[in-house]
Amino acid sequence: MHEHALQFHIQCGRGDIGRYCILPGDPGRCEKIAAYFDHPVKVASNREFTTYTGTLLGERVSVCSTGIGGPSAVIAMEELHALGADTFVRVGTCGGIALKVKSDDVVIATGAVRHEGTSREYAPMEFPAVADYTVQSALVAAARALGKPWHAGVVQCKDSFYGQHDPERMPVSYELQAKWQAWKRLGVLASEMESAALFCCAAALGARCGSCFHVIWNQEREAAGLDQTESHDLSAAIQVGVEGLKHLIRTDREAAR
Ligand SMILES: O=P(O)(O)O[C@H]1O[C@H](CO)[C@@H](O)[C@H]1O
Ligand SMILES: O=c1cc[nH]c(=O)[nH]1
Repeated sequence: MHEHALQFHIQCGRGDIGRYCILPGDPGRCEKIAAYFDHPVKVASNREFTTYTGTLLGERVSVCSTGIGGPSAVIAMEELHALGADTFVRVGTCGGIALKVKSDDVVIATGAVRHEGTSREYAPMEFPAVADYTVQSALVAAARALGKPWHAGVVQCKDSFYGQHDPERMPVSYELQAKWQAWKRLGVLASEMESAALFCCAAALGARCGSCFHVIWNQEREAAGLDQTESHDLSAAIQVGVEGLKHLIRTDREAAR
């Protein structure tokens, strides 16, 4: 790799990034998340990567958007890690799969189905994409404290949003639909796109990563004729992510004493 003063994609340099990072997909979510930080400053914006840094409990923290899909998500993680970040919380959106998962609920990933390509360039398929235990525990503690409905379990990751929502149109519909049935029978909670790649990348880097999501809708509830609305207010998932980070900062401090 060439030595650049700034990381090639995120356009941030040494000293710009905290040890703890929140990773939303949507760049438009960064300002909303940074509003929970003390003294937030916009560091850079390049391609899909928008970065703010501030503090939580006096600790430097950053938020950096990753765009859609595994390839750009792991670029963000790699470059943030190169600048000293070692703890990551993805705050994303998802679509429910399990019938108990309703729009507006919060989902916390314990692991992710690797139905995507990026994680294969980090780990053989026998390796599970799992959330770091300390990060998922912190997110569960934050969700409990918030008092809104939440679920913890496996999420499914894929590379094609429309392969999820319009599988019959795809020439490989036989595979997409058969595997979707398997995810349902295996109790997979929800579908999104980045956690499998992030969890495998984090494992390869020796970093910690977990994910929490706002549930926009649930196509399975709709198919089953159950009540089904669409929700775009991500504030609960954002609060779970931010409070989860605070929880981690506190427990890391206690462990360092
Ligand atoms: O809202 P974000 O964090 O982007 O997450 C979800 O939304 C996008 C698809 O609409 C994918 O990135 C998916 O993982
Ligand atoms: O249904 C959904 C909603 C958000 N993100 C996805 O990947 N799928």
